[in-house]
Amino acid sequence: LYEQVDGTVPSIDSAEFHPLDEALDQVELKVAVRTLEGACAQLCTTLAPPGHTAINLVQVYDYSCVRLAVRENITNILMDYPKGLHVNELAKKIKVEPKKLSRIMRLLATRGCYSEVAKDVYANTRLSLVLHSENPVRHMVNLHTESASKGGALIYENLKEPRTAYSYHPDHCPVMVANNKEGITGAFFDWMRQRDSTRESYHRSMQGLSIIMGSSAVLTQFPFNNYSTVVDVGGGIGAFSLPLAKVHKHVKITVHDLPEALTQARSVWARDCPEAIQEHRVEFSELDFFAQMPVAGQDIYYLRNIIHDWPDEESLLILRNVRKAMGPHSRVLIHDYVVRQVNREQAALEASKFGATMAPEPMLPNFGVGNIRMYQQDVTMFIMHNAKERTLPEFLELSDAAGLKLEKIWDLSEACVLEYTAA
Ligand SMILES: C[S@@+](CC[C@H](N)C(=O)[O-])C[C@H]1O[C@@H](n2cnc3c(N)ncnc32)[C@H](O)[C@@H]1O
Repeated sequence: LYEQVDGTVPSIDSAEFHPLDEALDQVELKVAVRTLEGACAQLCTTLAPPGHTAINLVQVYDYSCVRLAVRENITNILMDYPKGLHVNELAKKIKVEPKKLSRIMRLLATRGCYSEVAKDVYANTRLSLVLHSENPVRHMVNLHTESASKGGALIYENLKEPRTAYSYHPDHCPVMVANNKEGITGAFFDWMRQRDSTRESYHRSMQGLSIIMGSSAVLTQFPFNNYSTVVDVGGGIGAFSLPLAKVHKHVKITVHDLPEALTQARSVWARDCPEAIQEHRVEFSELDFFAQMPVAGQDIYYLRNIIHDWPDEESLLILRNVRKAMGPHSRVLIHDYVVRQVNREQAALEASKFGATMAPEPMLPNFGVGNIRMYQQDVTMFIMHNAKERTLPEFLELSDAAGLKLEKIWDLSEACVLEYTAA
């Protein structure tokens, strides 16, 4: 696939992106990589002594090392030194002790994030480039290193403390319990909305998540040509709808979100897609999706990474409000992970029910680590919102209760798009 695009295959120390890294539709690549990642990890777990693998699961500091790199803009600094910068010089620039820094850079370079081009001299790689301040993925990295990590450390306590153990209230998620200790209360979105820099980075991180998940594939896989109006419910700054406006110029778009998100959205669109504003192809319209219904009678109501942010009760409120807005021709698209069971019999059932692809034996049927982001993100949703990624039966329970009928599942190899009509 790499060779087909431009005749080259990236190496571990490639210092620039490959054209395929920025492709809108990565479904074919993701299908191949899912098997590659799953098979490599399973082979290692099978053949390495279990103690060795167990310690690899927990002795993980990559996280904190990447945090340093991001906070100190190491990738940006190294952009000026394509042949590399000595760690002593780098240490001076970011004001840290050089011998400690060299150990952190060595660990990161062992992962392929930065390359040691000569002894203690480091340069950027294709992997470290995503940590650049202008790269949206960096904002998702930031969300994890600065917020999710606090909650991740408290999973055990959250499951055992009487106040939180059986609660699905968004205020009781591990991140907010950690924040409570600093006097911050409410749910993650309440907290995030009130802090300008956190909110701006959060909304940019959604553009990052779209890149990570290859979500823009929906623009080529789903037949938008057949539809003329699209409502991006909880659309943020337009991680989905801005590329939609560029690719499908005939579509009229409504972006619904909270006022603070829309303020940021307007300036992002004015910079990155002014033609859509000038041609009146996009409207920004305030909406609290628990209290109000979206603009009525549109062709498509698109909810990406929305339902996964909320426990069942809140998700049902959102979907019922969307249902109220639908006309007879309207469709709802829920774009989220559809979580797979690990058990082979269950996986076979899923395969027969919704055409989910099973990995070939002896691989785990769900592709194991090849799909790890789905399972990690499920735990992230618990940590940050007391919410979850859902299995197909869980989606069906919700959508049945909201009066929606599942028509089709578009499998984009990482997440899926569930297409509904009014029941
Ligand atoms: C995980 S982001 C997804 C953004 C966008 N759909 C995407 O895929 O990039 C969740 C979005 O829900 C919005 N949101 C949260 N609470 C909301 C509410 N009560 N009403 C409307 N939007 C809300 C947030 O502002 C945020 O933009």
